[in-house]
Amino acid sequence: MLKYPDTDHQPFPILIGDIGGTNARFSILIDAYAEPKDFPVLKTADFPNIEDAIQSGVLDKTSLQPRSAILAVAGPIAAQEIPLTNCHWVLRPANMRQSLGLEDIIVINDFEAQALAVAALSEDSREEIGSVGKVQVASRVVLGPGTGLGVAGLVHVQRRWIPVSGEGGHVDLGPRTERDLSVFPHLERIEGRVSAEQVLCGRGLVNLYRAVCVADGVKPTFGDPADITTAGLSGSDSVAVETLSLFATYLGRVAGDLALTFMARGGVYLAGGISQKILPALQKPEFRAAFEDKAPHSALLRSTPTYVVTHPMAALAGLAAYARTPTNFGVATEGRRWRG
Ligand SMILES: Nc1ncnc2c1ncn2[C@@H]1O[C@H](COP(=O)(O)OP(=O)(O)OP(=O)(O)O)[C@@H](O)[C@H]1O
Repeated sequence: MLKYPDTDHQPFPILIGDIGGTNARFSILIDAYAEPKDFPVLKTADFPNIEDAIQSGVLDKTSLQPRSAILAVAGPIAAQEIPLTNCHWVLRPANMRQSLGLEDIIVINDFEAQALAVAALSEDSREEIGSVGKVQVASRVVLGPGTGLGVAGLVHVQRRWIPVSGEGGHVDLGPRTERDLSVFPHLERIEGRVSAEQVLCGRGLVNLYRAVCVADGVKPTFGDPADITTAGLSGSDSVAVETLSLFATYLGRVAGDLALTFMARGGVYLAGGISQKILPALQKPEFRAAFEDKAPHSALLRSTPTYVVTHPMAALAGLAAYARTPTNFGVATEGRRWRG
């Protein structure tokens, strides 16, 4: 019997969880029609393990007893024990079934959840960068600068959405302009190369800022990504202003490459914590100009929309959409579903 993809409904109520490096967000979906019941965002550092976090952050606060769970985590899901990236928790779904009384647990990658969200987002949960007019229902890409650079495709085929999460944040990023050529030699590399994630994430912003400082012979004054974006957005520091402008350019360049890779006529969606915080910088011409500068396919990119995801709990919304109607999605659950 064909077991892939698995479209069986999980039994309601379903516990939905998005577990990042710093924050864990949970809600419970009572049935396929109700709005999810949300719980306060938890800090992963405050709990020794996920069972304790779910017990005191969710189960102790409601009379609802979930029968199943779908969790999105940062990190590869390849074994019975799932260590999380940038977090001390190790998920052991077989144990969680027993200790939390759950019949069925699915664990997927956090950017797959972002991709599921992008299939379901309403217009008021996103802000368009540029304006391309009418958009067709077609494959999409989600790209998220945060602690790292997450990437996932959302392939639209046979009226279903198939999330494809890889390691797209680690593609090469190369210099193109004279200015790039003066800045790139000063970027910190990973084993000799500049990957997109070396620049397009929180610590990448600092890497880029320092490289601009060295290129111009200026002493760096900022060491925190938020300080660079604050100074860049307010215009109070010229190096920070240029850093933000280059960041937008390089994000546009990578976003354009990914749009070409997935033939994402349905759009590229910028998720992750940083995109929302630098929205005004992304609305300047650099991002879209770099995105469209893809000869011989500039016309294709000019008609491809780009958005910043503004939904505060996008991954949870994506998981809820999947939990309600798994048949609309092609989510691979082999080796990632634990049930009796
Ligand atoms: N105002 C800001 N401008 C630029 N970068 C910022 C700003 N605030 C925080 N950051 C950086 O964003 C990164 C965190 O990104 P994000 O909020 O997406 O968190 P995450 O750990 O990736 O995900 P989660 O919130 O699910 O744990 C950190 O590198 C942080 O330094």
